[in-house]
Amino acid sequence: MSSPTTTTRSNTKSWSIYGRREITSKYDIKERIGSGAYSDVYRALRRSDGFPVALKEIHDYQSAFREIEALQTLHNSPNVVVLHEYFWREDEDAVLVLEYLRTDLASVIKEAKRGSGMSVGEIKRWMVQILLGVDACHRNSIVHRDLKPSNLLISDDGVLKLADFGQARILLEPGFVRSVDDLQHHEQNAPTQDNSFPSEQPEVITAVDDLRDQARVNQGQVIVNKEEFLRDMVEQKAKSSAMDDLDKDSNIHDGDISCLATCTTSEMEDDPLKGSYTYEPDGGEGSYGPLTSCVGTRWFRAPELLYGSTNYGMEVDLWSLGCIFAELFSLEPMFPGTSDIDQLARIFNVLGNLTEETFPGCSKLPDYKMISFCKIEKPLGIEACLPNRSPDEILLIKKLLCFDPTSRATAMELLHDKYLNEEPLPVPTSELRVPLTKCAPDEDSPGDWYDYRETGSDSDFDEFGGVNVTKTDTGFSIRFD
Ligand SMILES: Nc1ncnc2c1ncn2[C@@H]1O[C@H](COP(=O)(O)OP(=O)(O)OP(=O)(O)O)[C@@H](O)[C@H]1O
Repeated sequence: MSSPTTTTRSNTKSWSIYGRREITSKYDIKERIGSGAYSDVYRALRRSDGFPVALKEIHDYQSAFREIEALQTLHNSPNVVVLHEYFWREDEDAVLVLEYLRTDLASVIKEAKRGSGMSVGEIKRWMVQILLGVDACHRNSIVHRDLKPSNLLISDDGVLKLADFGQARILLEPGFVRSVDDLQHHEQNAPTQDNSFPSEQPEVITAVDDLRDQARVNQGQVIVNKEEFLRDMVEQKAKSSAMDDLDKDSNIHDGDISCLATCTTSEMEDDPLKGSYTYEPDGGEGSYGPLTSCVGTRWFRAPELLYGSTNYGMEVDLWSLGCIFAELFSLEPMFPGTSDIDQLARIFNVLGNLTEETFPGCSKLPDYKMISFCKIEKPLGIEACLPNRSPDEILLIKKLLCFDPTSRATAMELLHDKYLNEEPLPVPTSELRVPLTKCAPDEDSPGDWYDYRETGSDSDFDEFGGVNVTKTDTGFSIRFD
């Protein structure tokens, strides 16, 4: 999702890649194929042999740092996009040379919805590939934090790969991840490393050290020294905090305040469910842990994040998986929230209220006391969102979409799940139907109000019978009766 602020930033920067001789001498840059909150992505051909690549120019220091760190760590994982090399010089954006993947799961879902449908065998093969990618991340203590169909890229021969690790973090211990402050602290004792691009999968800590100690390198040349690197990092952090006020959805800075706490007054005023909750702006605890809750795209964001948790773990990815898998079954987004509060309301409408019984400890979440929802007497249940799906399929989603993060099934557990290992079995990858193009990014931007409106007429939410959508000056209003 690009905000006006970030679009301007992207447009200003997007020409810079053409002026970088170290890149243009090696790659013939073709058209721009995408742009995200922090990046512009170009298709390019390697001059030596015409090999296609994607050049991802990342305009945000921290995102670049995180993406390289994660992709280096996951270097040998078949279901993670390959980072071939990267260029990063002082005063320039990082440019990552990635394997080129023509389409993504959002496009597959869109195509299926247009009429071709998706067989159970196909759904299972997509699931298995996603689970293998997520399992690789979690085994390496990496939490992706932005899993969604458009970040699951697909090759022409049907291989699905996790991409966009700009929000990824390496967990140090359950519930905690390395923050910029940690990096600064560790920096003092870390040994200097060789500067070449790693050819083998590094240890998790080595990968972090690679980035921190080498500062940015390419072709064996140290480009930024440690002091400059740390100074930049501190400046970046300061800039980032200021930007949080402008665009809470697209700026991710660990240690900052939670999502609900950053909702503007006007957002609260405009919230369609204003009548069904009460909001206490000064509520909640004053101290936030080392992680930001403002990660991921809203539709796929776990309830603990929506309530401002700052010491969450890999389970946030498992909630996102539940939303993605449900979308594979229904071809509709599971919880297409229009604001963080609307997001929570949609979840509660299906699963019931969040209470100490369903998630022990939830009342201690930073924003729990800031907002109270009306009691949902009769939650719709996941079954109502996935009509015509089998009990085993419903059960699979229930294993992921549970309030208590510790109850969510892990990627490895799901890979062994009965559902994925019984008839009809996953089809071979070669039999998957892969669209030849990617749907335009703006068509697939979770959170955009028109997305919900467009899918509204045949949405599963119609089945609920109790959703009233009214267009307003600022967007639309939803009320659950
Ligand atoms: N390896 C690749 N091959 C082909 N297209 C790619 C590749 N990597 C990214 N893209 C496309 O470029 C666009 C932006 O990429 P990406 O999502 O990684 O950037 P971002 O700035 O982190 O985005 P977001 O704002 O969605 O988080 C997307 O449309 C994506 O499909």
